[in-house]
Amino acid sequence: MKIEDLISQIRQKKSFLCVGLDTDLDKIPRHLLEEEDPIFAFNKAIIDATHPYCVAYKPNIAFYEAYGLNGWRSLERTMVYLNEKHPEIFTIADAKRGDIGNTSTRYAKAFFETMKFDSITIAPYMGKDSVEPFLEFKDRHTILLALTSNQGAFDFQTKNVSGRELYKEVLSVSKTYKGAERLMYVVGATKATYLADVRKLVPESFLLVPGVGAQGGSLQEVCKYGITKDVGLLVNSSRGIIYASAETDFAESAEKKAQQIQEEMEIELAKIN
Ligand SMILES: O=C(O)c1cc(=O)[nH]c(=O)n1[C@@H]1O[C@H](COP(=O)(O)O)[C@@H](O)[C@H]1O
Repeated sequence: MKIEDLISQIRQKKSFLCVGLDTDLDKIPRHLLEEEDPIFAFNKAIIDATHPYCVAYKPNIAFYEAYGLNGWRSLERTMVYLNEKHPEIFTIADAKRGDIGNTSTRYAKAFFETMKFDSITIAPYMGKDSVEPFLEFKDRHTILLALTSNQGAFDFQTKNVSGRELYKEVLSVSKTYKGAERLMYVVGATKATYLADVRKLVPESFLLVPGVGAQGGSLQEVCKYGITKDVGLLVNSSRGIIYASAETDFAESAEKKAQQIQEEMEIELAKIN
């Protein structure tokens, strides 16, 4: 998908919400376990209920890999459903990959060509030749981990490297990579105040911001420091939306939660227009 199409969808829906499909058989409503493919049945119901209020879906690959072949099949069915029913919606493979170039090329093929995702999350630790294979794919986007939402982010990401914090080094060095115009970055919502510094280095790049909802990040703080004239944000919530209820009304509850976040986003969007 082209960035212009993502921006126009954000403007139409007045939302920059990404719904995280972190689908866990221990958490989905019990009655769905009788379905032939409970993970897909759950995802389909969540997508049907929430799609008017979000512009992106982010299946976290761990939740599918955990169930082996069956999990991969559910993920594939989810992607086919999304791409057929809602081709305008941006898809993110939250896979956090990255390896030597020869191997990264295969990861890129797996997620961009075989699974037909619009984007993938990548760990930057192995550097340029581990990232550039992903950047070769036209209209696909590579989302580099910059400053993550978890406590462990302070172990390395905020440590000084050549006089500045490592996450700043990731932001500025990655801008020199071939195909850098296809880069986006992860910055956790729990670190919203850092967004002011992030924006000095990547004033226009799209940021994937997970950590509102279950991890306690604030949408308003994220917007205060991170929003751009073209929005430049995809704010993700997974558990806060998809597990809003564990009963038969789970899809309705997810819809209400997504709508509530969309309404908060609409207020933030009004401030930049
Ligand atoms: O790359 C991510 O999406 C990600 C980066 C990060 O810094 N923090 C983070 O929580 N995530 C992912 O975002 C989702 C957050 O889920 P909830 O906390 O349930 O909203 C999970 O799939 C995480 O793996």
